[in-house]
Amino acid sequence: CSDSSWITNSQLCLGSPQVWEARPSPGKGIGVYATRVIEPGDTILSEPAMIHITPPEFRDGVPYLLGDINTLLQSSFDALSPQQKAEVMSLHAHMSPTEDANDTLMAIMRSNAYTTGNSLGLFPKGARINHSCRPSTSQYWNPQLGRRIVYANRRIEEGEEISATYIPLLYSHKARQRRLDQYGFKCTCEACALEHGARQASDQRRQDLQKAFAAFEPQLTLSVPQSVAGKRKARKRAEASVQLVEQLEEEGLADYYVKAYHIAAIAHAKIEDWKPATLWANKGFETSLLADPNALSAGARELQALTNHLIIKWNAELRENATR
Ligand SMILES: C[S@@+](CC[C@H](N)C(=O)[O-])C[C@H]1O[C@@H](n2cnc3c(N)ncnc32)[C@H](O)[C@@H]1O
Repeated sequence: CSDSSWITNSQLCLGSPQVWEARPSPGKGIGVYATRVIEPGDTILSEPAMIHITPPEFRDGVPYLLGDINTLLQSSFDALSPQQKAEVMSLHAHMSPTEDANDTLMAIMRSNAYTTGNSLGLFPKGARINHSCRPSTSQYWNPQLGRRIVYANRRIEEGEEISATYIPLLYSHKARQRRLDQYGFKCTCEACALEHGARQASDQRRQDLQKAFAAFEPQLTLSVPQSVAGKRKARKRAEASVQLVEQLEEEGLADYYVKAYHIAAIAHAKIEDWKPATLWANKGFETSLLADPNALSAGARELQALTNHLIIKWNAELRENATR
């Protein structure tokens, strides 16, 4: 990273040594800490998988052969250099009481791997990041670069522990904890450590958010309702979409922002309120660029096209108002 070609090769750099460091995190083993202020959108880690396996396709009604995964895993591991093997074996392994030392590699994979499309990847540097139910980073797999990118989804202060999520977050504290049991720890993050009343409110918000996403999903078309009742309903939905965004931001669930901004854009387009519709779509597009800077994904391109479409509508409205 200190090489003069770093700027042109920055996509290939394993994160500047100044941005993060791994060191003990009280009660959590090793953790990853910011060595300087990290701004939203800054890349923290860009890392190739050390082990990358594609498990056999899961088919309904056909027994899943764990032995097949074990074989794939073992042959990937065998192909590593002695130094890489040592790095993998130094990772944390949460073992269930029935497992023995022969199962360590599988336990390391289970405790540290992330999905990359249909595959599973082990990224030893990023694997040191501990979990939070209000994480400061988001991550994505870049298939073109063959790297997993971890980036800040909010400002991270110098010396602050960097966090990621291991599980989907639109669940109550109890349900999240059940999922985290496979990692062998009780979460004490700021969302889980809230006092009783505040935690109940947070649980309610997360469950409401999940329901709201499910309710909005079939409404994501640009058709404008024609009936009086339909228009009234659409106005209520536009108000609800703003609440959805506010609740998400209050919970700090950055992984869901793009989806919520998209919903708010469509909900305002349905009531032909073009200015907020355009601004929400653009916010969604800009946020999607954090995970996809070149707008290569279908989702980012859809938001870009939606923003352009809404700008035309908003402009037409401004021209019409000016000539009145
Ligand atoms: C992917 S590893 C993270 C790095 C790990 N701390 C280490 O020392 O290598 C996952 C393991 O870290 C620990 N861990 C992660 N997040 C935690 C948290 N919020 N509280 C307590 N332990 C945590 C658990 O032991 C978990 O099985």
